[in-house]
Amino acid sequence: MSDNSRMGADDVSALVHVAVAVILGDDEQVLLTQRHADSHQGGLWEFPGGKLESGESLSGALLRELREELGIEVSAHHALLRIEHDYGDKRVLLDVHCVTEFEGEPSPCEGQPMRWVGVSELGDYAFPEANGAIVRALVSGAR
Ligand SMILES: Nc1nc2c([nH]c(=O)n2[C@@H]2O[C@H](COP(=O)(O)OP(=O)(O)OP(=O)(O)O)[C@@H](O)[C@H]2O)c(=O)[nH]1
Ligand SMILES: [Mg+2]
Repeated sequence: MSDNSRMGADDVSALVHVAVAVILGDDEQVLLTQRHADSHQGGLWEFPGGKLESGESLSGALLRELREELGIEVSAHHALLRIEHDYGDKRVLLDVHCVTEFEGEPSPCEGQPMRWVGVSELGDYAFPEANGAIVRALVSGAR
């Protein structure tokens, strides 16, 4: 029980690799979804995305997550920034990509609240702590 030298799937120090998408819409808007109340960082707003599955590429995870969560097919994306953050109960590596082209109309496939928000209005939303760097980058013009 107290053997800390063993690494397991529930090791709290393991880094969780996450594909995060800043989906760029018309008029400087980006797509936000709200995390389910009983998930990690529940109730906060986020950029759509999720964890890489074992053996999956970043790009593969990004396309799969947006297909599952929003029902869209991403056809163009590029790297924006990478953030490592320790929440205490979980360490995450967010690989943030801008999505510039996609097919289909995003809809909240998992029943999550979803909205297009102007970059200048991002300050009105409560995000997980790690997202501060994403919001700052977007507000200062990074795309
Ligand atoms: N998708 C997403 N996850 C984020 C953001 N910021 C942030 O800290 N995270 C963290 O990244 C982790 C993984 O995200 P996730 O819960 O969306 O993963 P997932 O879609 O695979 O969900 P699942 O575990 O229900 O299958 C969570 O611990 C979440 O708190 C963000 O902007 N978007
Ligand atoms: Mg997700």
